[in-house]
Amino acid sequence: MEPVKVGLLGLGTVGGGTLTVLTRNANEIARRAGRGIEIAHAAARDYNPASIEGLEHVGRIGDDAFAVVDDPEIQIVVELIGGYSPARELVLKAIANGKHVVTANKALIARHGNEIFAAAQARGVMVGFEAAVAGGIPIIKALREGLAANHIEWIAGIINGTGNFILTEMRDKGRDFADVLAEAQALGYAEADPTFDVEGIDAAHKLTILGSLAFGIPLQFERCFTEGISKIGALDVTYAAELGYRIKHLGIARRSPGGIELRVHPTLIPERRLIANVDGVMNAVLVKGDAVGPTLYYGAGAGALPTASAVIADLVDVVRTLTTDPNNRVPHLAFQPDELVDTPVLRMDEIETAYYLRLSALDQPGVMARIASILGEEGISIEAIKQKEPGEGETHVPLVMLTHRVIEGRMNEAIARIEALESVQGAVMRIRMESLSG
Ligand SMILES: NC(=O)C1=CN([C@@H]2O[C@H](COP(=O)(O)OP(=O)(O)OC[C@H]3O[C@@H](n4cnc5c(N)ncnc54)[C@H](O)[C@@H]3O)[C@@H](O)[C@H]2O)C=CC1
Ligand SMILES: N[C@@H](CC=O)C(=O)O
Ligand code: NA
Repeated sequence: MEPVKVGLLGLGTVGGGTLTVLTRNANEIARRAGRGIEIAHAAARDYNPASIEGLEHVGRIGDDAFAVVDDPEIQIVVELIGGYSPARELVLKAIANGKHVVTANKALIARHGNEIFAAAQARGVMVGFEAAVAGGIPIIKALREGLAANHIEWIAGIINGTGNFILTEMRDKGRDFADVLAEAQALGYAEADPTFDVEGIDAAHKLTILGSLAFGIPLQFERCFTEGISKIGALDVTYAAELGYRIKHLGIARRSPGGIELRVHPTLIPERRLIANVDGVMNAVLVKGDAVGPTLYYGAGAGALPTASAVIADLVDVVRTLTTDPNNRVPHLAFQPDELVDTPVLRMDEIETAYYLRLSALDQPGVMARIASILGEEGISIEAIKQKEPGEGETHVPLVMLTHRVIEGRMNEAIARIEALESVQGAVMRIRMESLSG
């Protein structure tokens, strides 16, 4: 059988990696797919020919991405340029032209996925996006197919490789934030705008996608609570370790009585949990299903070849099912499109969690009791408290507390009252805590 003709948009980290893996494993990939996969037409604004293995097998290379999506010879378009625009226009044009699409672009899917999937459904084509969440880990396949029997209760994941790499290097080697970020960029892990990694936007894109796959709700990126890692200091990492915890940047999607939680923030987790020991660029996603119990998926969350692994898995899926009746294909968001529900996504102040609090308080009798009584009045019970030694000649001491679970709105009230005390200096540092058990 003739090879399938594929168009490739973007020849950067992931585009280059995709060509490399398609070249190295061409034979095995064809044996799995049932026919060869040929990159017949590629487009990139710029690329480094010397760094890409397999470039010689590409039929035609230009710089006009629209020429690829309009090329009548192309059956599948692989979008690896990133960003919202022109990626959205290119993908919609490819679909309108009757081509299947594979993309690694989580920003695009989280923001425009509802529109893209509806267009694909109407035109009878597939959109694969395995590489968009947790790089090489086949988490989308796991949720959509492997766990299809389950009522999913919650998901908690380390889903940004750059952020995890930064936190790990800072903790283990005492390296400077900016220095580690520069290395992540050089390794091709970071987004074009690295604030997407550091401020949690990339993780929120991915969590939005996971939440829809798990709970059968439309994609709602704008409702995902997002807090990054830029405020985490060495002090908090040390205090958390003394208390038996690690700080990880987690994306959490959970069913709770009032609705769905979708939140990305630094989180204290017990150090004995497997996920607490996922370091560097590695990602991990814990999924709790009612039938299967907790399951954990681990692997490289970024980088050329691991991400290419997911892109090509989607290509193989599309090639295998090219002739399938569109109504009998696996639905894009795991649930049939007319079976999505409008369960509300909760605001952060409606969500219940436990907390680590760190503040700087005057080293005088009665101060601690006053803080404890404010927490008590707000219905917040303290699980542990640690007062550190004051530095030489210092009037204030660091105070660290772990609390039981409470609605965030109550914690906001308590923190405002504590910060208003004359005996408390500066802002209260708050990091949310999760036990991730059961
Ligand atoms: N780098 C990684 O480890 C991972 C990246 N991704 C996603 O994969 C996508 C690609 O990321 P990278 O390969 O890292 O980006 P990159 O910046 O290394 O490469 C982008 C490529 O697209 C080309 N390009 C950009 N705009 C273009 C346009 N308008 N027309 C034609 N070519 C254009 C660039 O010239 C370059 O060749 C992004 O959506 C990213 O979020 C997903 C998982 C992991
Ligand atoms: N910038 C992202 C790339 C993969 O999705 C990350 O660091 O995880
Ligand atoms: Na993946």
